[in-house]
Amino acid sequence: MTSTLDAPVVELTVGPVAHGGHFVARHEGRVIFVRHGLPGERVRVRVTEHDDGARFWRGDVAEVLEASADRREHVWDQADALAAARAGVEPLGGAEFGHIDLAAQRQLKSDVVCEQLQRLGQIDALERGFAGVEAAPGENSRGIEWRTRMAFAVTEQGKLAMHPHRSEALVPLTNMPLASAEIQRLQPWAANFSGFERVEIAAPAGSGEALILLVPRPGLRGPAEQAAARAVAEQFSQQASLGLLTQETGAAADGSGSLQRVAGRTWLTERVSLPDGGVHAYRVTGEGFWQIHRAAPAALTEAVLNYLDPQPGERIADLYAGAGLFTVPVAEAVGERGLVLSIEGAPGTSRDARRNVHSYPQAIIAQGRVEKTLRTETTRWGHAGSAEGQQRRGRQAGQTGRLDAVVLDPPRAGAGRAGVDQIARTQARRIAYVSCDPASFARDAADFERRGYRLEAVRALDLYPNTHHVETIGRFVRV
Ligand SMILES: C[S@@+](CC[C@H](N)C(=O)[O-])C[C@H]1O[C@@H](n2cnc3c(N)ncnc32)[C@H](O)[C@@H]1O
Repeated sequence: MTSTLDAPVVELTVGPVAHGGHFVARHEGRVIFVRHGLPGERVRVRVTEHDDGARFWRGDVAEVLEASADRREHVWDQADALAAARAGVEPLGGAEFGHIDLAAQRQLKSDVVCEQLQRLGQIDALERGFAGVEAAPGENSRGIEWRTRMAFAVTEQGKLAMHPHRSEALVPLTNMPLASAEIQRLQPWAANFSGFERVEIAAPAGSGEALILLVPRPGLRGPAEQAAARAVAEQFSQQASLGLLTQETGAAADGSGSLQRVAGRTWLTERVSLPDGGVHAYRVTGEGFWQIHRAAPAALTEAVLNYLDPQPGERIADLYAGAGLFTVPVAEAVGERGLVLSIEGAPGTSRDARRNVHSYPQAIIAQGRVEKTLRTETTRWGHAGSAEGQQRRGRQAGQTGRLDAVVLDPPRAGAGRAGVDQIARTQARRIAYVSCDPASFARDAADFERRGYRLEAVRALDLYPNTHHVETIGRFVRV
């Protein structure tokens, strides 16, 4: 791969949007995946990857010769490819649609949802009632200040940094407009994080709480580590809790590392308004999973309950359940005569789920991979009930392993063939599928249709404004 600032520059017309935040263009018979453009624009492109034998090249728009009417001033100067080209630097990744009018961003994302469903699932989204990507409730007019969670790299000098797209280079941050007002108020880019290689910051929407997690550089141990953490804590006194996350591999939400308190608490309280008007408080440990967009927890809960339609007495599984965001309202809907089986893989996040649903005897929390745990848990009911279920609700014993409905919200890779197979085996009549990747959603949708389900309705929410990402929600019914 070649990636240099003195890359060759070619002039071309930008073509249609492709999945992944690129636009397809052609130059002298070769496909170039172009970022930071818009369909129909005449542009000069800095070709950042141009190996002779490659099937396609990649490039960033460096100059616009004929602009689209959908182009606007970029929301974040450090991610603005045009400003970066003028300054002779690379734009930061993470806001690759920041130069596009918000309504036009949503139209592009709608095109991607339709194209992926058609190409990977042979499904016509419009025929299934898809009405285009919807704005998140309460959307800011520029699509900024929505991220309640941020992860940063740190420079040798201790400054928060991020990477340009497909680059290991570290660029110190001067601001980050997608971060929520609560995170921006902390001004973390002005602080010094010497001694640490990664910093994660979470701040619940509308609350005074914030939690900063510090991941030490290799070799920083014992008193030196404690002193470095205290030096950071002093810069945020009273403004944020602080924890030290020591982790060899994996993502923070795996719960595979150890979280040590430095100042304040090691968890946050996230409050979500439920459709019935109530508010539920969820405890989320520093390294545990929680939705990123400030409006996502309430908006997704509403969408899931609408598609899932849980009824009193029903047996429902919440798969890839995180800290129990959907488990709680589903448990309320099925009531004590019903049952919710909540499966989450990451031990730390599953512990959060256990705490968050402890007052609902109808909820069973199982920690493990969905592909295996769904089968073992439901098979046990066919015999004597799960250990936990038996203990908490002896009457479940002797029931078969069938479910009435399933909600699943897998990571970007989707449920995959193994996950779809296990879910289909439960013979659930209704499935609500929440997905953060239209490609894996389309592939899994095709698998569900092969296993006797039909995608009856599909929506998409713009929970990642100014990026190419989009959240898709599908309702499948057994036919
Ligand atoms: C997109 S999150 C959804 C969490 C939750 N539904 C929510 O909205 O807060 C996906 C979750 O799936 C978990 N996960 C990933 N792969 C898994 C697997 N194979 N089995 C069980 N859980 C898994 C992750 O740890 C993460 O908590």
